[in-house]
Amino acid sequence: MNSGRSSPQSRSPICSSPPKYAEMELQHLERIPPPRHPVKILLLENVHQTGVLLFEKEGFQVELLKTSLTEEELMEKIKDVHVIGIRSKTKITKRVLENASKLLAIGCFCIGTDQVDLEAAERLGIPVFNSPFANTRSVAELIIAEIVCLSRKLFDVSKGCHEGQWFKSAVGCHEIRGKTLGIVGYGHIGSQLSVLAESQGMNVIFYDIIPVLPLGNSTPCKSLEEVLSNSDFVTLHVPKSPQTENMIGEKQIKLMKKGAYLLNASRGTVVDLKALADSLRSGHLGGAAIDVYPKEPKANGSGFETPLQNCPNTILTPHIGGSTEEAQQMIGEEVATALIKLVRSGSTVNAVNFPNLEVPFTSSSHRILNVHRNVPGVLRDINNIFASRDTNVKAQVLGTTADIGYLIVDVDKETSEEVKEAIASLKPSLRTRILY
Ligand SMILES: NC(=O)C1=CN([C@@H]2O[C@H](COP(=O)(O)OP(=O)(O)OC[C@H]3O[C@@H](n4cnc5c(N)ncnc54)[C@H](O)[C@@H]3O)[C@@H](O)[C@H]2O)C=CC1
Ligand SMILES: O=C(O)CCC(=O)C(=O)O
Repeated sequence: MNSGRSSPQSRSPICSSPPKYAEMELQHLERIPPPRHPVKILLLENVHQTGVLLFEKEGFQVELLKTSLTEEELMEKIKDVHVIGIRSKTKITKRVLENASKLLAIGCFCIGTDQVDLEAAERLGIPVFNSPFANTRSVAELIIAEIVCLSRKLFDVSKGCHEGQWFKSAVGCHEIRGKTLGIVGYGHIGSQLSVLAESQGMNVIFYDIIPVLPLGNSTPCKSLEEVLSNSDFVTLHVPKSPQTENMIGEKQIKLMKKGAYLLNASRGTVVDLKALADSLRSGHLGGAAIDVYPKEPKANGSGFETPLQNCPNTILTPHIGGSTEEAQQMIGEEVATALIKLVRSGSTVNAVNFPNLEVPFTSSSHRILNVHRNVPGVLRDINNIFASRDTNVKAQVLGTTADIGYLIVDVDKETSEEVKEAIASLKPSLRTRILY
């Protein structure tokens, strides 16, 4: 059910019915009894329709909003929500999580998970899921397009034509063939881009903090500085982290060749935009393409300002690196599937902040889930609760991190609310749920 506060995205012809991957992944859930209580799903930031359809097929109550919510709004709204789905804009802070007593899981319908306080979520027993590479190709293709556009000053001459000008000139315009692309962060996106760039005849060099396999003829560099000073184009594909905060500032830009170009579709915290604007206006850099900003508006209409506005040969895009129908459909499918599996079977496979567990369903068993602080004796106390009620444990799987333990237990008798309460009231217990 949609809330009526926003209309769902129009359905593209390629995603009008639940897709194959989800069908395959979810088919084994058919034998599992339905959830004991209604499941409320809150989806923000216009999460793709594929996810909505999958949740609705499960009979979950879905509320879909077009925008993100502020911390205050979220603290109120999350109180009776079982699963929340967000993209990159919604910040799920410790304060929000502390108000989320019913929350079973968080789905980031994107790659980045930096918008969620992962540690707080883990300590409160809430697994977080994402889609680690469904939009990789979309970002890589955008960067290739922008490299050509920057090299031909395409946005400036096009703007001229729109305004009745005719800037026909070859000065400062180049082919990209034979030019050097420097990739900072050679992970999923960086390495995919490397392949695409080489197929355009570019030389690729890269820098990563971990040893990675160089694809094709690409060459690893020993330092960020080496990439900066040897590239015609520098593109950033690192995660948001304390190490990457302002990793490109005045000093680093000065190391770049005169007339070189900077592209950033990673996170807005990575580049000092004031320093970048100065270098574009002074003519040291030949152009830039920026998709992400330190402060991004909640939605269109809330205003957007950056020091880069009106800088020469500068492409500004509203965080659309992963915004293609293909990527959003795959993300919707992948993340919704993971969340449904968590709700229906307790599976935490691919959670980014949690032990990854999955236990196959067996008939005539009853399942209880427990997340607890990782201290000695919890398992003994839980098993004593079952033993004292003459309940046989048919399967038991425990996964731990330094802070928490996640336990899936299948027993031979239907678990009563009283047993659940006994487990939940053990001191280290964080979250306890009877599945069926
Ligand atoms: N603009 C958009 O719409 C999108 C933006 N992104 C952003 O792109 C980032 C990268 O995505 P993926 O390639 O999938 O991530 P990834 O995790 O596969 O790769 C990131 C790479 O950066 C490296 N790295 C980390 N810190 C570094 C440092 N200080 N210097 C050099 N290398 C460093 C890592 O070792 C890793 O190899 C994401 O974290 C996300 O923030 C992702 C998708 C869409
Ligand atoms: O499409 C989005 O909302 C965010 C894309 C992104 O930045 C990511 O996947 O990390």
